[in-house]
Amino acid sequence: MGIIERIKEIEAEMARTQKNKATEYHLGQLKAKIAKLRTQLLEPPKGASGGGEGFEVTKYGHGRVALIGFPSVGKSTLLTMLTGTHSEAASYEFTTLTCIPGVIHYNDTKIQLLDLPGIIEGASEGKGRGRQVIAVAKSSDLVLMVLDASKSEGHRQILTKELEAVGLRLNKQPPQIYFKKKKTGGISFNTTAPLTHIDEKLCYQILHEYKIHNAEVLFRENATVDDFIDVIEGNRKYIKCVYVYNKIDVVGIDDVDRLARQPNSIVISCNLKLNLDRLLARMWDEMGLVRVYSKPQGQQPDFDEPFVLSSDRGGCTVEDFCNHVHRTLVKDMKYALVWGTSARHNPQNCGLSQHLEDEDVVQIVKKKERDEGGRGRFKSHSNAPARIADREKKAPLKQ
Ligand SMILES: Nc1nc2c(ncn2[C@@H]2O[C@H](COP(=O)(O)OP(=O)(O)OP(=O)(O)O)[C@@H](O)[C@H]2O)c(=O)[nH]1
Ligand SMILES: [K+]
Ligand SMILES: [Mg+2]
Repeated sequence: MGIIERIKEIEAEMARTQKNKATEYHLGQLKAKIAKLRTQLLEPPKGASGGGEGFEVTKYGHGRVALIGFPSVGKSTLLTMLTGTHSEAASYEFTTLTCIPGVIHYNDTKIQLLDLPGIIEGASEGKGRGRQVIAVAKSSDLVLMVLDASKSEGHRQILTKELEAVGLRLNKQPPQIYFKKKKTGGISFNTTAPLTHIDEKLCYQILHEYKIHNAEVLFRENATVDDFIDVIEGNRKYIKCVYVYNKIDVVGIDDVDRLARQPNSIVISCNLKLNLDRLLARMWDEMGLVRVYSKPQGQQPDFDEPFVLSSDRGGCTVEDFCNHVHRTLVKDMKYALVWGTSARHNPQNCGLSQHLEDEDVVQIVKKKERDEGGRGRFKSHSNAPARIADREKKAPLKQ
C-alpha cells in the first residue's frame, strides 16, 4: 500500500472513531502516525535532483510574497496589476504553468511577488504541480491566498488544509513547548501551564510512536496534541497569510461585506482596480519590514535609501543594522544615536541591543570618532517621509 493510501485509511479510521476520553489516546496516536507519513511523503524520491523545474526563482528584494490559489481566481491578473510584469491571464484553468516573478516597489522597498500555477485539492499529495507550488509558498515571507469571491467559501478551508498537510502553519505562532531529545535518562515531563488538551500519558504515547524514549519536554502553554506533534516533527513553517477575495465586481454587496469581515481577509477587484492600494498597505504591514535611515556624522540622512530590516528574518536591533551597513561596524561602534519612535528621547544614546522601529534614523559613533555633541540639526528633507518631518517639528534631530 502506498503512503497516500495509508494516510487515507488512518483518516477514515479517525473519522469513524468517536471523540471521548476513552478514545483520546488512540486518536492522538493516529495523528502522530499521519504526521509521520506526511513527512515521508515530503521527502524527495531517492536520486531525484530538486524536481520543481521552472519553479526555482532567485530571491530578490526585501521580502517574498507568493500568490496561492485555485485556478482562474485572478492570480496572474493581480501580479500584472501590482508589478507591471506581464503574466498571461485567460479564462481557462491552468493558464500559468511555472513561477513568474515580479517586483512591487513600495515605501522605498522592493518586494518580490510570485505568480504560480493554480493548485487544487490533493495538491499536497502531488496532484498537479501542487508540491512545487507549495515548496515556493514555504520559501515566502507571506502568502496571499487568492480566492474567487463568487465561488464556494469552502475553497478557503480546502487550500488551508492542503498547506497544513505539508507543514505550513498559517497565521500561527510556534507552540510554546520546549522539546529536546536525549541519549539517556528517560522522559522528563514538565509543565508551567494547566493542560486541558493533552496529558502526560498521551505525550508518552506519542513519543513512543516516534520511538523516542529519552527526552526533555516542557509545556509552557495549554498546547494541543497537534502542537506537540508539530514540535516533535520540527520542520513546520510558520507563515503569515492574507486571504484575498478577488472579483468582488461580480457579487452582491452583502457577500462583499461578509467576506471582508472574515479574519485576515481583504476584498478586491482586479477588473475595477478596487482596493488594490489597501491590499498593498496590508501586505506591507504583514511583512513587518523596518526601514532605517543611516545618518553620517554632521550630515543629513539619505531618506531615499533605507536599510531594510525585518523582525521575522535577521532581526532589527542596532547590531542587525550595523551588520547590514558593514561587517566590521559592530566591532568599531562606540554607541549609536537613534531618532525615531524606538527612542525614548531624540536622539537616544543606544547600545547594540536597541530594537529599531520603522523609519528610525541611526548614527553610529565609532570608537575613534568624537561625536559632534549637538552641532548641526536636520533640515527637513524634501523626500523625507512625513513621519520623520513631523517628528522633527516636535523634537529637532540634533547631532
Ligand atoms: N470579473 C472579474 N474577473 C477577473 C478579475 N480578475 C481576473 N479576472 C478574470 O479571471 C480569469 C482568470 O484570470 P487569471 O489571472 O488567468 O487567473 P489565474 O488565477 O492566474 O489562473 P491560472 O493561472 O489558470 O491558475 C481571467 O479571465 C481574468 O480576466 C476580477 O477582478 N473580476
Ligand atoms: K486562468
Ligand atoms: Mg495564472
